[in-house]
Amino acid sequence: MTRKDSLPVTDAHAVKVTGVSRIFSIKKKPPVTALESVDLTVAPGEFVSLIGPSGCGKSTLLRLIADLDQPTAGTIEVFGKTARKARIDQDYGIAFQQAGLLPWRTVRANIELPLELHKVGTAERRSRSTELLELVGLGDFGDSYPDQLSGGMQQRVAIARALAESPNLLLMDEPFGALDEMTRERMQNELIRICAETRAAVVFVTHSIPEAVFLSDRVVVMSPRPGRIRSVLPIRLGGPDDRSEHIREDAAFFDGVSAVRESLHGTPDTGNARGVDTR
Ligand SMILES: Nc1ncnc2c1ncn2[C@@H]1O[C@H](COP(=O)(O)OP(=O)(O)OP(=O)(O)O)[C@@H](O)[C@H]1O
Repeated sequence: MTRKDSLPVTDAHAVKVTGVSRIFSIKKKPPVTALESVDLTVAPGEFVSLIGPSGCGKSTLLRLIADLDQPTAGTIEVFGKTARKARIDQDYGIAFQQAGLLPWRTVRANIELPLELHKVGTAERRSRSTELLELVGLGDFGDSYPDQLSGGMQQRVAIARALAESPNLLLMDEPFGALDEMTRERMQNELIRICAETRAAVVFVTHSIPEAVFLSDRVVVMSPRPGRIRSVLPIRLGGPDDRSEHIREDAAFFDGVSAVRESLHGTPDTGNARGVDTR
């Protein structure tokens, strides 16, 4: 049985964030309000990017959804469950900027790790990892070790591992931030294809406006600290079949980039908000 089969039949949002604030209390220092009154919903199968200046609370929001931290106020639901229950039920996969692979395990063994931890039998693990290796284009690298792979290949292993339990939701924090531009664009194309195949919803943190526009159904623009949602911009580049390489040259793509840039900076084509890559 896959994770998808085990989800309750419901039209619940993939993610529902309601009135969420997060205040960090640090000894002998004024408290830091990282997030204030954030409301956000992500539909099943939807790709939503979070973008905003450095320190505006993007990673904090993702960590709260993943139940790696708890809100000071407000509630978070994942597929209609509490964030805690969704974490226990492994309803999502996580991929962060550092691929975080175990160097002493082969690529295949890294991908199988979450299945191993959940006591999935050897034969089923093997067949699932074979399927995932193919999905991320690493069919010939199952027996390699992470340090024998390029950065982009390692990131693909991390994505395969995040997909191991067929999650309906992927939480990704700048997963391509450490990659060169060409590899990054290739990975973006791959991710579009993988999402189309798996129909997973994605919450994706990025500093890159073009990356957010290329990948997303909606781009959430956040304001500087205390992080609030400044605007939610629908991107109309069509479905996965339409989002091929040529779309990067398309007027609709440039319109999306301009709209996000204007929302971030307040005016068209002005300076560069700290920490946001407008290339
Ligand atoms: N564990 C923590 N303790 C204290 N302050 C924290 C903690 N985690 C985050 N913060 C603060 O909360 C704010 C938001 O941090 P966060 O990492 O979410 O921002 P971000 O938008 O992801 O930034 P970047 O784009 O630079 O990665 C920052 O001011 C940060 O210093």
